[in-house]
Amino acid sequence: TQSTRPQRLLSAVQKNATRGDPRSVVKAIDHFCRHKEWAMNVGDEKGCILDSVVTEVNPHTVLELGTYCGYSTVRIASLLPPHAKLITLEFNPDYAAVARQVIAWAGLEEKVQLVEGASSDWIPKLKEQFGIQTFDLVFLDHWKDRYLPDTKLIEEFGLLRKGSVLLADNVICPGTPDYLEYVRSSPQYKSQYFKSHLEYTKVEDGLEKSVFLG
Ligand SMILES: Nc1ncnc2c1ncn2CCCCCNC(=O)c1cc(-c2ccc(F)cc2)cc(O)c1O
Ligand SMILES: [Mg+2]
Repeated sequence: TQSTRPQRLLSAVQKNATRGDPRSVVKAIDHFCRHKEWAMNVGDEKGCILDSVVTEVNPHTVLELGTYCGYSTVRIASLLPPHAKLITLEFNPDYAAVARQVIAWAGLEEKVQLVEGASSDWIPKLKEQFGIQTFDLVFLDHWKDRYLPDTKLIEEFGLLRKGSVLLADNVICPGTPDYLEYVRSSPQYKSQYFKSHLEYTKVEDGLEKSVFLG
C-alpha cells in the first residue's frame, strides 16, 4: 500500500537525523518539507519565534493542541527544564503513530505525554487524568475553528493562572479570526502579534502570543 506523507516524513527523520539529537530531527523535517514535500509543521521561521517564547516562559507544564508529526513537540520539549511535562493532544491516530516515533527518535519520550483524542473531549479531563493544576504555556495548532471554543474550555476548567501564555499558530493563514478578535479585545489577555510566514512559503502568517491576566 502507498505510504502517507507523515510516514515519508518519519522515514526522512530516521534516515537523516541522529537518534537522541532533537536539533537534527528538526533540521531533517525542515529539509524534507522544503525540498521534498510541504507539510503543515510550524516550520523553521515560526519555529524560532516559538523557541524564543518557550525560553522566555521556561514552562514546567505545557499543553499542545494538535501534534501532527511532532515537529513543534520536539522543538518545545528540547527546551524544557528537567521534570517539566508537555501534554500534546492529537485527534488523528495515524498522525499520532508517526509523532510518537519522531518524539522517540529525538529521545524526548520522558518529557512528552501524547494523548489521542479530540481537544474538546480531553480538556475537561486533564486535571484529574494527569494531576495538572494549571498550564504555564499552551500552544494552539489544531483545527483553526477550535482555537476559540477550546480557549474558553481551558478558562472554564481553571487550567490557566495569572501569567499563563497562549501561543497560537496560523492566526493569518489559514486564519483564526474569531480567536484573534477574542484575545485582542478581552481585558483578561495582553496580546502580541509576531509577523512571519506560512511554513516553507512566502505567504504571510504569524503567531499570536496572549498572556492571561487572571
Ligand atoms: N486534539 C485535537 N482536537 C481537535 N482537532 C485536532 C486535534 N488534533 C488534531 N486536530 C485536527 C487538526 C488538523 C491539523 C490542524 N492544522 C492545520 O490545519 C494547519 C493547516 C495549514 C495550512 C495552511 C495553508 C494551506 F494551504 C493548507 C494548510 C498550516 C498549518 O500550520 C496548520 O497547523
Ligand atoms: Mg500550524
